[in-house]
Amino acid sequence: MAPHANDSEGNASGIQMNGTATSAPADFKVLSPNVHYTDDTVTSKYTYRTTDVELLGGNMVATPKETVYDFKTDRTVGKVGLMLVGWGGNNGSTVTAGILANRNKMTWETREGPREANYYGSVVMSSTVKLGTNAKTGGDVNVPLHSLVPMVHPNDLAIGGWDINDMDIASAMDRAQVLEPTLKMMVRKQTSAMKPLPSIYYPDFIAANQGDRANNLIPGQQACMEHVEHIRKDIRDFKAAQGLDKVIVLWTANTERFSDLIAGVNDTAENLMASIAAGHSEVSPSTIFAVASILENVPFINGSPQNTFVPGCIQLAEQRGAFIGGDDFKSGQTKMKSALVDFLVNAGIKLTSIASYNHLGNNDGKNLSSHKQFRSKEISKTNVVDDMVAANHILYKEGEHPDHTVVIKYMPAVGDNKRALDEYYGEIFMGGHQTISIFNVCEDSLLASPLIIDLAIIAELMTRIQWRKHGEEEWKQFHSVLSVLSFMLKAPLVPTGTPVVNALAKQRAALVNILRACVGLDPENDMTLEHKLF
Ligand SMILES: NC(=O)c1ccc[n+]([C@@H]2O[C@H](COP(=O)([O-])OP(=O)(O)OC[C@H]3O[C@@H](n4cnc5c(N)ncnc54)[C@H](O)[C@@H]3O)[C@@H](O)[C@H]2O)c1
Ligand SMILES: O=P([O-])([O-])O[C@@H]1[C@@H](O)[C@H](O)[C@@H](O)[C@H](O)[C@@H]1O
Repeated sequence: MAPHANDSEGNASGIQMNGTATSAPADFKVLSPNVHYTDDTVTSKYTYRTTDVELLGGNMVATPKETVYDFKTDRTVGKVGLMLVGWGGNNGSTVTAGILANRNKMTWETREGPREANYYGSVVMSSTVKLGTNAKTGGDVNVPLHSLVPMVHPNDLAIGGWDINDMDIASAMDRAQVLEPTLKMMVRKQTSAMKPLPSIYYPDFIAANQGDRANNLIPGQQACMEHVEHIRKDIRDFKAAQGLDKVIVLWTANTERFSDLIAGVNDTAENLMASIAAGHSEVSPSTIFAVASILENVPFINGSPQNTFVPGCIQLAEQRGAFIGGDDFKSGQTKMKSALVDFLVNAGIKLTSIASYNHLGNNDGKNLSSHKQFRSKEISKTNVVDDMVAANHILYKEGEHPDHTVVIKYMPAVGDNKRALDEYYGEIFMGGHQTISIFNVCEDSLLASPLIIDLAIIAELMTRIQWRKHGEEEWKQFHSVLSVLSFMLKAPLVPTGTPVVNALAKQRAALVNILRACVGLDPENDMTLEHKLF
């Protein structure tokens, strides 16, 4: 990201100024013997501090542990492309218009007056982190999250993708009914020239009510190697045509039903590839896209809840050292849930039931009106509280958890403006109860689009970060399964055998602290002892 110009007061723009903070350049350098900058890389020596706990002689013993890592981040971002599967959908067309409007610094008229393009809702582009404390005033110095390490700017992303429907992106925006006509008009010249590539369509995986959209197809209605090779070529051709250094592929197409996990079919990489070659009916379009991306060594992110990453697909990514991430954008109702449950349970309030209802009228809602597709979403929306509940054995006995119901209804009249009604009910002190009722209107695509941007930016960044244990020679990349993306996802995919973290604050802290480690900075511990010990 290019350094920001200073604002009129000579402060560096992009820095959160508060009463005691001091202006600082939006791009900073760390002065430390553990951090080394060259034109091409920033390398840090980082001491990772954890605590080992074990039972010794019937006593629980906590032993502080230190592991020293080296991190190396390539500072050259290069030209990056984002290929969306489902480009013609509400999210795909909306995020495209949003990037064009930001790139061209557009302002448009609305009933409430003029509006400027922004990236609100993007944790990368619109949130800040505490860099440190002003050495003179003691005030916090906060910087944009995206300034921690070099990241691709969304304005610079080349956008493309596929859709089973042939509508150009301008017409798709009209169909989506998400954006103001004035804004759509301003980007119409560019968006009307954007046409999704034909895609693969296996009817059994999405709702039958989606059949009337399927007019932009690659021939064949079940898995085959030809489909994999066709998509691989699409990726290569897009990369060449746009002069890209890197491509990210992201699924924002319809929610599919879950794939059955079948030994001998999708349990290993070898069996999955054989099943594709044999045209097995249990291989989904999203898995085909994932396999094609893995074989092209481009990161593949799943923004929907289906189990795209069957075990064989994960194994293939690990074997090839390709990045995958998912599942299911965490945009509104569930993001709220993952914060509220974290707060309630960690405040010692025993949440005993969560009723999570919403209705929406967009095509996503139409697809989810089919039970098998709804089931995929029900799973991702329900599992999001498991880690927070399991962590508190004072409130919950082994295996005990709150009642939790998820309801989604399709109501065409409300379009993309989902109505979410939630009730959180819990036990408080001495037999009391607390009931929290929330009515939350989520403009779904305007909440999901910034997440698509965040997922693409962080996935691209992870291709430029390497690590090694201090003293070792060989540099390695992070594990193929990018659990660092969890803040943006309802059902975070994690490396096999590692814990799933859904608590929103922990997810953000993990992302921020990994970025801080890349420039040799310790996690922000919020102790502020400098304000307590004097
Ligand atoms: N807030 C949100 O909008 C939100 C949050 C979490 C997850 N999601 C998920 O994101 C996805 C997209 O949401 P949306 O509102 O844009 O839906 P949408 O129905 O408007 O768009 C989906 C698009 O995918 C296309 N499509 C379907 N199968 C395809 C295939 N095999 N290849 C290529 N294109 C295909 C459809 O033609 C459609 O244009 C859905 O799965 C939804 O569940 C959305
Ligand atoms: O708001 P949230 O829970 O993050 O997620 C949304 C659901 O509430 C909604 O029913 C569904 O249609 C969207 O695809 C999205 O999954």
